[in-house]
Amino acid sequence: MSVKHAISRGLELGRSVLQLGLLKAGGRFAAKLRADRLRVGPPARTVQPRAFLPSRYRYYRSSLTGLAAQLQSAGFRRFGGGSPRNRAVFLAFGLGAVFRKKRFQSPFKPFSSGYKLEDYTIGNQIGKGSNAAVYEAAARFAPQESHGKRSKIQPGGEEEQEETTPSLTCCSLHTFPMAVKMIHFGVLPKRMSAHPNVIRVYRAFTADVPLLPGAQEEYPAVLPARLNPDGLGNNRTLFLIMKNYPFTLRQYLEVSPPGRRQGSLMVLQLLEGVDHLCRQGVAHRDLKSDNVLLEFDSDGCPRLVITDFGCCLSQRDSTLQLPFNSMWVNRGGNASLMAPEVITAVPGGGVVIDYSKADAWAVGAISYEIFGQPNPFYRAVGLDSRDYQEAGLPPLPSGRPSARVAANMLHLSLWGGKVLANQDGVGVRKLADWLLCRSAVVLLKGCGGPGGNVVEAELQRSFLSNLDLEDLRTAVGFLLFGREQRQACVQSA
Ligand SMILES: Nc1ncnc2c1ncn2[C@@H]1O[C@H](COP(=O)(O)OP(=O)(O)OP(=O)(O)O)[C@@H](O)[C@H]1O
Repeated sequence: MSVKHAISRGLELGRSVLQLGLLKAGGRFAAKLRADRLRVGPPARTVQPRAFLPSRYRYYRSSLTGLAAQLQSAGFRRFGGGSPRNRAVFLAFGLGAVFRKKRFQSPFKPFSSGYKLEDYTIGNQIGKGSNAAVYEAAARFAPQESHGKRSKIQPGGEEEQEETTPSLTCCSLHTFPMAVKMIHFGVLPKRMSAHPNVIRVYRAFTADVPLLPGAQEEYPAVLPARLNPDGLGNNRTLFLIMKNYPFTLRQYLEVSPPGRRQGSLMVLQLLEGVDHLCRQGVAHRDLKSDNVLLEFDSDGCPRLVITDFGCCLSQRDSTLQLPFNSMWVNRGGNASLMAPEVITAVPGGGVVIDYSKADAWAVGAISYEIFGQPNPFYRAVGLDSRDYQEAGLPPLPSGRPSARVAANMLHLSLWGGKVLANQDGVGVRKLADWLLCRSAVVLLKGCGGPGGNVVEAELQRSFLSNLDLEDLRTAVGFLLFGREQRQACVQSA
């Protein structure tokens, strides 16, 4: 099988498994959460570090010497050095340490002020939800771009300057590079470490509610009596300052459905974002295409960020188990995209809702939209996560993968065609070979170099920094299982 064929096959497998596998077995998951740990391939006996590089990466060998030496001296010996499993475990650990060093950079230069509403020029309203109104904004102390020009972002990433009336894709991003979200109801979100696929809130502060454009018409009831005698709102409220994005995912998909590879990269970004949230002890609980924002990197690749944490569950111990002892406990946002174990939970003594895979379920549902189909849990299709039948979805492995495992599957599908090409299973030696090659490529390409695809580089860096051998093997198992299922279907047809 050619590499090209393997990659395209892997992509297809990964896409279908992800799209559906996250949803499959949701009903069973409600009753009993269990990870389906599939074992793959017997471990090989020995691995020669120098033999890791296949011929096409020989060119990189000299540049890898430093990394290889680091791996060998620091880890292989300490971990006993002998077994491929130990080497792969170390590789996972070592690469995590290497790739974690580079921090996600803020697109804005740090600024010391910005904690008062007066520090900003506020423009038009760009969105409104049930809890907040969002406006375009610019920092008063920052140099202003030429006024009157609007930036039209083209699908594919090209930017045009034009001076026409606003359209869906027209966001005055140059004049107003920020967005201010005025929250009517809500709490200050917990501090989290930055991630390229999670919205960054640059500033959060309270201020007196101002009379912004459209306030009297659009949200009169939540204005304070000072601004509307009939209003019931508080005099002060919370403001969040973020980057201004040109689209929500829903808006973008309406005008420009992505191709297969771009769609896979988009789902992968959502999974990486969700995996990061899980590690931080946060469940979003209201993931939907309106709560994902989108822009393009310099290469035209869409970058997705998860936003709107108004319904999130945030925990210190990262277990994401919520005691559900009363019907007054809030389960989260939009009921139609609630995972089965959340929506079917019945309150009672000792009952807990496990949110550790709830967002991954929502990503599974959103991925239908990304790949050009209606979301099966919205009214048009009408499945209900309380009682949908597995028979309504194509056959897939039982057990929902976590966001990490599902993200690994997509990484393998997008960049690991060779690993998956072998019909006899995937051993640890092969995985170790592949990981070292990936790390070489990512290290040598760097992140964000001129002309490089920043989104892809970030995704690969994120993958390498979150390596866990067991999760990776589980991902391989799911992909191989999917392949077997497909082959069985083809043969029986
Ligand atoms: N940083 C941003 N850049 C551009 N547009 C944004 C940004 N943040 C929010 N929006 C727009 O504002 C809309 C409402 O924002 P958001 O979803 O955060 O409000 P909400 O009241 O919390 O929503 P919900 O009704 O889902 O609770 C979004 O759907 C989007 O169109």
